[in-house]
Formats: sequence, structure tokens, C-alpha cells
Amino acid sequence: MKPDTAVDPLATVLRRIGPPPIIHIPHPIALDRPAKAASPSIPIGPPPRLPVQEDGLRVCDVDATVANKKRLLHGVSVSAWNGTLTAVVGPSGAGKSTFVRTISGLMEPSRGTVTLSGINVHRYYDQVKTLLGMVPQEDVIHSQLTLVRALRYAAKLRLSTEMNARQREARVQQVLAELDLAPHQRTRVARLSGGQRKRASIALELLTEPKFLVLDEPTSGLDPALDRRLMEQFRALADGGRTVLAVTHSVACLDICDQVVVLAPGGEIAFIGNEPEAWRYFGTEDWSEIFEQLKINPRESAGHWQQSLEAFLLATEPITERPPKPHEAPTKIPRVRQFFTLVQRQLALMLADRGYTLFLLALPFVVGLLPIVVPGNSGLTQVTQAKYSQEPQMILTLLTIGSIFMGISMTIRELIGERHIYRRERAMGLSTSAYLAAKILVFGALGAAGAVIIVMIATTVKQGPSGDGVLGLGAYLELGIAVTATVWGGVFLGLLLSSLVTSQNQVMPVLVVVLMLQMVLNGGLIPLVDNAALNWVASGMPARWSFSLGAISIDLHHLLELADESERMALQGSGVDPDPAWNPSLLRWGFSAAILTVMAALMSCATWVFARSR
Ligand SMILES: Nc1ncnc2c1ncn2[C@@H]1O[C@H](COP(=O)(O)OP(=O)(O)OP(=O)(O)O)[C@@H](O)[C@H]1O
Repeated sequence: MKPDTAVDPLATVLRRIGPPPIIHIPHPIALDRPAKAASPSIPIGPPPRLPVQEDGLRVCDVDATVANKKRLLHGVSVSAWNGTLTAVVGPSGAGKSTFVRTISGLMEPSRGTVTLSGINVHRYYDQVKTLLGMVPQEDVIHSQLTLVRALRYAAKLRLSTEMNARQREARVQQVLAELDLAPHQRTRVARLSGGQRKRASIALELLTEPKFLVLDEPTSGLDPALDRRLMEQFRALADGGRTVLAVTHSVACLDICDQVVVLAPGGEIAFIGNEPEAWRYFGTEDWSEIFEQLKINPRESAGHWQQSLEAFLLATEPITERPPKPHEAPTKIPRVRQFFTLVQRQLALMLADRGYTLFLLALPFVVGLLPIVVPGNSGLTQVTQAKYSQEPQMILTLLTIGSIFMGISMTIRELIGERHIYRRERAMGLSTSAYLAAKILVFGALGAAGAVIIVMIATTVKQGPSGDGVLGLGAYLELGIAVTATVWGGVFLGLLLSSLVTSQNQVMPVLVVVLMLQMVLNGGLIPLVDNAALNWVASGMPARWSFSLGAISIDLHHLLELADESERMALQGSGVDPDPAWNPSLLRWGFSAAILTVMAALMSCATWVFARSR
């Protein structure tokens, strides 16, 4: 920390632009502000004296533009030094979140520079990302886990591998204590109050001891008392030497901030200074009135605020950039360690949610019982009566539909449900491959166990198959393989859909449509052999090929041939040709299995691409 005698940037600029620095003058911005006169009731104080330091956040002349050339930020320059608390306020839609996303490296500026301790955030993002703790608007912590468990998993995923379990635990307890959360550490995050949950998200960020903490509306939805408590906690974090910057809608606690950055619609800085200076500048102490003043047509006003701020912006010294030093490089957590931690966390998450665990346990029993509704008593053996000639096919169809539903429903909420958490963890170095592999392993294993239960129950309520199968493992075991492949097809499909949807609300409609397609196009319900177009479309459905695996395993062709000659005569002409995809040959089985494998690989790759692009 430099002593107070260090160069005051404001004084420097006043020297540059003419008059010598006088302490008790109105704020230079106020001198340039054209319209409103200062309210006499507001005391005129000295200009803001920011503690000048080398360390800090520097934003210099930043523009942010989106694809349609819409400019969301316009010439934004802000400096926030070490040990200071900065509030960013402005009317809704002014660009506060865009500002936060830009300075935290999540959005590339179309012009200008952002540095943390002199390191360019966008050029050296991988190196600076652990210097910066970013708390987005949404909670980025698993609500099903207890607070301490959520922090322990985060510590394992984020902290250096050189730290042992005891050191990690000490760090977890330290951040809990720092944020007054120690008494609540064994409480499930979902049961914490709004303010405690927000502090839990902050605790997660503090694990890596970031020098900079950026918070996007941390106090929204909290009552005024909690709002102040939280802001005071940010003050304490800043006093501890961090640079804290918080976007806020609440203007009740601006008095404890070192500086207030006011953004105007169009993403322009309208004012920077402390609260009394803002009041003086805008000529009112009423922030709603100040926001009203800001809501002028941004197109007409482009550059309006910048002109009035020119003198102040000059006060920010030119940025001296430097590359990161070797010791500043973040620790890379090996993928294998990430994978095992994520597997453990996934299991913990599932066990913590009792309703979900019950649903998962009940599902294979329900699917296994489905065949009970199929009339007939042949089960998966050769049919004996013409009126029940479709019995084995119907049983296999129900097992296929039920199994694929089970697989999809296990995973379809997985990625969309924790997208905010994934995004934050990804920014901190989480490997998408490790993340997806952990989910595939956990749900794949659960799916296989579920498939065993399904086959056991289905072959208890109906007669099981008795042939040798095409692999020589026995039809019973091969049916089990086919049902497992069906569940796995659903698991991969569910993950893909989960990476594609953009909100939880889309999950149900998508699930219904995809499930209907698997139902209609698996080949067991509606014959596909006579309709080339339908057959072609069905080829893209995992259920089509997993049904074939099952049909080949139990030799459905043979089962559908009536044993009794007289019954066969009664059926003549009413049946349809069996599907060639069910021909009981090793080649056909291998072909179906190969297509399912390729589909699983393609779905995993597509899920990876979509997950990363989100
Ligand atoms: N990707 C985008 N494409 C087009 N416009 C966008 C995009 N992202 C944000 N905007 C627009 O940019 C403006 C600023 O958005 P931003 O979310 O940063 O505002 P804000 O000040 O945080 O608002 P609030 O206080 O309501 O959260 C808004 O008008 C918004 O509609």
C-alpha cells in the first residue's frame, strides 16, 4: 500500500487542465454538468480522494457491443483500488450486468482495456481468473447439500492439489467464519435465508482468496436490514485489503462505499464519486429523481455524460499493463481429480434429495411391472393363441419405452438445473469432459442397476425368454443387455436435451415430444418395414436399435410364429411381415449395437459442444 502522500490522480488532472488544485471547490464534474444547479442544502466537500495504488481494477475506455452491433457499454472508465468498496448503480437496463460481465472476463469488450493488478483480464484470462471472485445474480451453490459439504467439494475442485484435506478444511472454516456462516454450516443451502444463501455463494468465491470480488446484485430481494448487513460485510471484506465492486439496485447503503459509479442507459458512465458528491452533481438527494434524470434518450445523449466527465476521466492514469508472473498462474486441478470429486458430489447430491432418490428407486420397479397389462400368458416365449399373437412384441415394446423414459428422465434436468453453477465452475477451470464423464458414469451405473431390476421384475410377472440368444449368453442375459442399452440410450439423450434447452420450462415439452418419437418409431408399436420414409426417420432413434437388440436376443421372429397350426391358419393374412432388423443373427445384433454406440458417441460430443457453448 502506498502512503497517502502518493499522487492524487484528480489533483494531477486539475493541474493538467489549468487551475491549481484547490481543496474546497465543487466537484469538477459538477462544474461541467450543464442543466441542474446544485442544491444549497447539500454541503460542498472536497473532491474524491481515491487511495492511489498500483494494485487494483482498471477499466479504460471500454465499449461492449453485441452481435447486432448494439452497443451496451460506451467509453466506460473506472478505477477501483485495493481496499475499496465500489457500488455500481443505474436504472434498469443501463448495462450494469454487462459491465460486470465485461470486467470479470465473461464478455470481450469491443474496445478498451480491463486490468487487474496491471494484468489484462481478457488477454490473460486463464491466468487472472483465480484472482477474481465473481458472484452472479443467481445462486451458484448446490441447494441440496449442506453448506459445509458444498464448500468442501468446491475446495477440492478449486484449491491447489498441494493442499491436504486438513488445510482445505481449515480454509473452508476460515471463509465460513469470515462471513458469519459457521453456525449454519450443517444447514442445507436450500434452508438458508436469502442473505445467508448469498453469503454462501460469496464464501465459495473466497475459498481461492481472490484479490478482487465482483458481485452482481447481491442484495436483491433482501429486506433493508439484511441489505445493510451484507453491504457492511462487503465493507469489511474491502477493509481486509480486497477490491470489492457490487452492482446494486439498493441505494440505501451507498454511504459506506468509497465510490459510486452511476451508469446511464446506453452504458455510459454518468458519474463517479462518493454519495454526497453525487447528490451535489445531480442536484438532489433523491436517487429515484437521479435515475429519472438519467433516463434520457440514449441515442440523443451519446457522449453527453462523457463530455461532462472528461476532466474526471483524465484523472485515471494511463494503464500500465504487465504479463502475469509465474507465481500468479492458477493451479490446474488435474481432470482425474476433478472427475472423482464430481462423481462423489453427484452421488451426494442425489442422496441429499430424498424425493429424487425415491423417484429413481421406484422407476425400475414401475417399468418392470408394465408388462403385466399385456394380455396373454406366453410372456416372452412362443405364443400359443392367435388372439394373443402380439404378446411378446408388446412386452418388449413396453420395456423399451419404459426403459428409455427412465434413462431420459434421470438426466434431462441435470445440465440445465445447474447451468449457473457449471458456468461459474467452468470459469474457475472445471473441465467439461470431467463434468460430463462423471454424470455419464453415475447415471450409467444407476441405469444398469435399474435395467437389472426391470428385467427381473418383468420376467417374474411374465414368462421370461428361454433361448440361447445370439451371443451364446442365453436369451435372458442378452435381454438384460438390450434393456441396459435402452436405458443408456435414454441417459445420453437426456444429457443432450439438457444441454440444448435454455430454461427449465422447456424440459417438459421437449421430454414429451422426444418420448413420443421413441414410442412411435421403435418398430414394436407401428410396423416400419412397409414405409421407407418412416423407417428412415426411425433409424435416428436410439429406441429403434435397442428394440432390435431385444428382439434379436429373444428371437422375436420365432416367438411370433404360432406353435399351433390351426391357430396359425386363423391368423393368416392379418399379420405383418416381421422387421428384418430383428433377424436373429450375430451380424444384425452387431449392427444394432454398433449404431447405438455411434449414437452414444455423437450425443456425448454434441452435449460437450453445447455445454461449452452455453
Ligand atoms: N446479448 C444481448 N443482446 C442484445 N441486447 C442485450 C444483450 N444483453 C443485454 N442486452 C441489453 O443491454 C442492456 C443492458 O443490459 P444489462 O442486463 O447489462 O442491464 P442492467 O443494468 O444490468 O439491468 P437490470 O438492472 O435490469 O439487471 C439492456 O437493454 C439489455 O436488453
